[in-house]
Amino acid sequence: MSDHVLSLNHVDIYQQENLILKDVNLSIKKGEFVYLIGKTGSGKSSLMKTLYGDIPLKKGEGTIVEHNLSTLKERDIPYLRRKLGVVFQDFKLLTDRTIKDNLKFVLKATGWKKKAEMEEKIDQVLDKVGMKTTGFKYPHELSGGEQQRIAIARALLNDPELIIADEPTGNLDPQTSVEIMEVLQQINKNGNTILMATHDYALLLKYPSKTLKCDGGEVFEVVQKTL
Ligand SMILES: Nc1ncnc2c1ncn2[C@@H]1O[C@H](COP(=O)(O)OP(=O)(O)OP(=O)(O)O)[C@@H](O)[C@H]1O
Repeated sequence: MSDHVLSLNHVDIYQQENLILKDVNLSIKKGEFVYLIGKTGSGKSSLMKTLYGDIPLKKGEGTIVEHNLSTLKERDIPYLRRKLGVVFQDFKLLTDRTIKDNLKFVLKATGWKKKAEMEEKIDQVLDKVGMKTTGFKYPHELSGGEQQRIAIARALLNDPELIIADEPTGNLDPQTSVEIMEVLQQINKNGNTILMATHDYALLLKYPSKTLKCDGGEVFEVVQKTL
């Protein structure tokens, strides 16, 4: 079996009819932590949306967690998403229910049935993000950083083969961003593969790792000193 969780070969990324990124070639191996950088509008979100099936792949070859993106059907998307953990800038928690119920909602939607197993899994992911005692709270009772920790816990529920984080620190102050980064680093050390879009250069310098850049309609790898 391949040790790659993602590979794109000669892929073009579109928004509607507009070509956003041309001839994208990249791969991510199991266990890697990869940054995706680039200025606003350079195509980071478009690339990520293509990876989780929100934008269809029209040209080129793409494989992600054993799914072929070129032949991906609407009905395959829930199965693809189950193997991915997606984290957004704006957390996207359900505001009308507690943290535990947010997590339970995802488990039920992805086929979990046994109450005790769900409880155990929820405790486990909350523990991983340092939020074990907050399960009974509502999202609005938590700070932005705490809400993002919960969103990361939610992404971990189905033991994803790849975590896709689109600007996870974009709404957070610098100190809280570092705390969220520490959580992501810890998760990566425990074996999770992570692709993270950011334009926070301070984080890149503090936590150097493989970096891909979107610029001028292309994606290429950069080394730290030429960022
Ligand atoms: N739904 C859409 N329909 C058409 N064009 C879009 C859509 N969303 C984004 N675009 C365009 O696609 C290009 C890339 O946007 P994208 O959101 O991928 O960039 P980004 O690098 O993620 O930016 P940011 O850092 O601001 O999130 C931009 O020119 C944008 O205007």
